[in-house]
Amino acid sequence: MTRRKLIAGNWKMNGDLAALAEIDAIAAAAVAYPGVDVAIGVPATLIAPAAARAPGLAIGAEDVHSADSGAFTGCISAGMVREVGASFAIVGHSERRGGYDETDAEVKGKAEALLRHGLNGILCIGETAEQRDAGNAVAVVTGQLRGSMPWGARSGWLSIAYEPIWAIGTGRTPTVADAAAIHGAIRATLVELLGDDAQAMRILYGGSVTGDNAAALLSAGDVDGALVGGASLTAAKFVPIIAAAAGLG
Ligand SMILES: O=C(CO)COP(=O)(O)O
Repeated sequence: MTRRKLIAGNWKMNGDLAALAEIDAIAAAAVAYPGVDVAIGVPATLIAPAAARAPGLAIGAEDVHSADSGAFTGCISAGMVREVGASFAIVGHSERRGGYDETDAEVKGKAEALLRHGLNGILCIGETAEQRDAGNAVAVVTGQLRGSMPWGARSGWLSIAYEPIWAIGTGRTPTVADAAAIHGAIRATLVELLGDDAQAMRILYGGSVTGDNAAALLSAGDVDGALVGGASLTAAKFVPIIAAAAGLG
């Protein structure tokens, strides 16, 4: 099955109002690659201005709370980010799972909040270096997938992002063969969980993706796009990744 490539950025806790110029430049360049879906998750403070300036680009949140409202100081709900222009949100990033002790059940609740509010989702999973070295990468990742998969999961609104924690911000990436193997295991688990719809669901790779390695990683079997951190912060670094995806058809 042919799946359109999705190149998504994750700005993490980076970006001020001046950085919106990069959003403008990415949006302008993305027009040249109509065969690729482009999205950027930005800090909550930038969702409204970015969405207003770049209507052709999918602008999203980097996290949401599982509840719609309530006594959760400092948190933001799916409905709130939707109201100011987000069309998607990332949930379950390892920096949330690890840094804030988010469980699979909590990530599942967050993904279900996205569905309730009509947002698309990118659900992240990924193993630590220790888990990989112990030979447990597939078991860990497929376990996270089973535990976090929301009710109502469908390829139309949900994508999976495989982000090995040892590859995030390190300059290290899996080999193309390793990426294909683990993405294949994720696909097989999606088939178990979702049946026929599993073939249409996109599985992104994330972790040290750059313009130099994107074409190779994106050519691996079952790699349907990328979730990009550092290299999504500027058009100069992000656009070559979009171009690499376009080159693969
Ligand atoms: O965590 C990531 C995207 O969500 C990957 O970050 P880097 O691309 O900076 O390694």
